[in-house]
Amino acid sequence: MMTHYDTIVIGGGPAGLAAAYPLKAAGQTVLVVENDLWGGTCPNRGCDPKKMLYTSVAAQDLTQQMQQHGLTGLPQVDWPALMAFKNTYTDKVPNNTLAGLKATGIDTAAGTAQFQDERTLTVGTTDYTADQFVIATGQQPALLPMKGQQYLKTSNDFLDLKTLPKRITFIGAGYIAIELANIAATAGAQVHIVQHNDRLLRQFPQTYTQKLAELLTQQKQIQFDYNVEIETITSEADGYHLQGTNGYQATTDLVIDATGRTPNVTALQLGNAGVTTDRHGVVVNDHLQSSNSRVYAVGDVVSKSQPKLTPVASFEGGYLGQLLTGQTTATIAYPTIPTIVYASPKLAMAGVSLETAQQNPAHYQVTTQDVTSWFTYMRIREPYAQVSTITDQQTGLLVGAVVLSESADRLINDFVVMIDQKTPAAQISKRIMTYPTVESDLSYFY
Ligand SMILES: Cc1cc2nc3c(=O)[nH]c(=O)nc-3n(C[C@H](O)[C@H](O)[C@H](O)COP(=O)(O)OP(=O)(O)OC[C@H]3O[C@@H](n4cnc5c(N)ncnc54)[C@H](O)[C@@H]3O)c2cc1C
Ligand SMILES: NC(=O)c1ccc[n+]([C@@H]2O[C@H](COP(=O)([O-])OP(=O)(O)OC[C@H]3O[C@@H](n4cnc5c(N)ncnc54)[C@H](O)[C@@H]3O)[C@@H](O)[C@H]2O)c1
Repeated sequence: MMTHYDTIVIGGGPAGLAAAYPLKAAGQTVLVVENDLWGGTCPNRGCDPKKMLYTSVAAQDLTQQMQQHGLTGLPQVDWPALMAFKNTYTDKVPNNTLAGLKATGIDTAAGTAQFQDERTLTVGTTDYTADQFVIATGQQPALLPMKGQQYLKTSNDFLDLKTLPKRITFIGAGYIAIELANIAATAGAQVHIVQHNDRLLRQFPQTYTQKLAELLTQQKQIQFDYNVEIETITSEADGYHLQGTNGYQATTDLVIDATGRTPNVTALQLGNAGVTTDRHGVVVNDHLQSSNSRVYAVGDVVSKSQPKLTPVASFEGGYLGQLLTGQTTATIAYPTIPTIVYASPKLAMAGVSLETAQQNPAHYQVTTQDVTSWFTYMRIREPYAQVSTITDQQTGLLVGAVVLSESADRLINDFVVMIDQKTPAAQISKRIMTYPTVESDLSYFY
């Protein structure tokens, strides 16, 4: 059995896999270590299963909007059947991922990796050495330290619920809480979101998040309980009793802690390898290299300002694949990174933030349009749609955008291409796009 490798990758998620394949393709010997589900968070208990459940949301939203306008009768979500459909995909992910690695000649080890010293990693009872290591261990849900913590469930549990409880409370109002709350409410649950301050989705502009909260309350009857810290949970005959600050009391059937995620660094014993971490993860330089020059980190486990998302993790893994095989020596340069919340409607943004633009009117022009009455949006009776574009005052080029709409996923991707390719407005109006589509509207935005 081989115990020395050119590179050992710790974590078999999007980041680790994106690094492992190019390293192998360039002729390195590579070992990937995984202690749970091969494929990692995104395909097993993140983006992909979430988006499969969201399919039912999108179908129901459209049908609801078209009631009395050509459609009658609302489809009901059959939760067990929807879960079974999701499982047809997720059940195969670990084996398919493992088979893909093996087929390429990448070695694999199942177990928790732990550093003994700067060059030795133990998995189970085996010691491995390597010329370089890539830490790609991702994050896990954080659990609030409170009386009754044992009753808290996480997004992992939600994405595996056999039946949908009648009443669900989410603690936190970030990406996970909003997306899963919307799915649960659409499927028929009574949903509360309890937030310790009065802001949801703090990364997004407040005018947009307030509008989204308003729509989720109107359309999905989701109740937002702001400025409440949950302090205790007790299990009683009629459900879980929540008690919080400001005299808050509620009874519910399921409590999902969605107050953030913490980097998976503890089990690695990084102190033994001289790798520095902070509370956001492994500290790296702009070559993704840690304080130990042989150890690199990619993906969600990295302490960084970029959003912790799958395409970002894959981009970093791909960059490292090039760096560690001598195909580049450049520092990592991220393209524009779009982010999106899959709610009803979707909320997306990219590039220069609205806040930055509004604070620098000499540099940026902000154009905000209520597009609800535009053909693209009225055709499907969207309740509300709004788009902000941010252009550079000097060049007139698009540098940022925010979109609240059911088509936000498509429009933001179009904007990202325009931002990165520095496409002048005049060029957009010269293109012929299929009509009527989100893309055929592009020339009207600036
Ligand atoms: C509910 C949810 C929904 C999401 N939706 C989206 C979305 O719509 N779009 C999007 O872009 N992103 C989404 N994300 C984020 C996305 O899942 C992550 O950004 C992505 O998975 C990060 O990839 P990674 O490889 O860095 O980490 P991970 O995918 O977490 O993989 C890390 C792997 O390392 C393993 N590991 C950890 N410690 C050890 C150890 N000591 N030894 C061996 N193995 C170890 C873990 O088991 C895991 O398999 C979502 C996340 C969640 C939780
Ligand atoms: N669509 C997507 O791309 C997507 C979807 C889901 C998750 N993700 C990724 O997963 C990460 C984690 O998501 P998340 O929603 O867990 O984290 P988050 O950081 O987005 O949200 C955490 C929320 O919990 C709140 N909070 C913190 N402490 C609290 C407390 N004591 N009481 C009540 N509320 C409290 C925060 O104010 C915030 O609203 C995201 O940052 C993102 O990187 C992405």
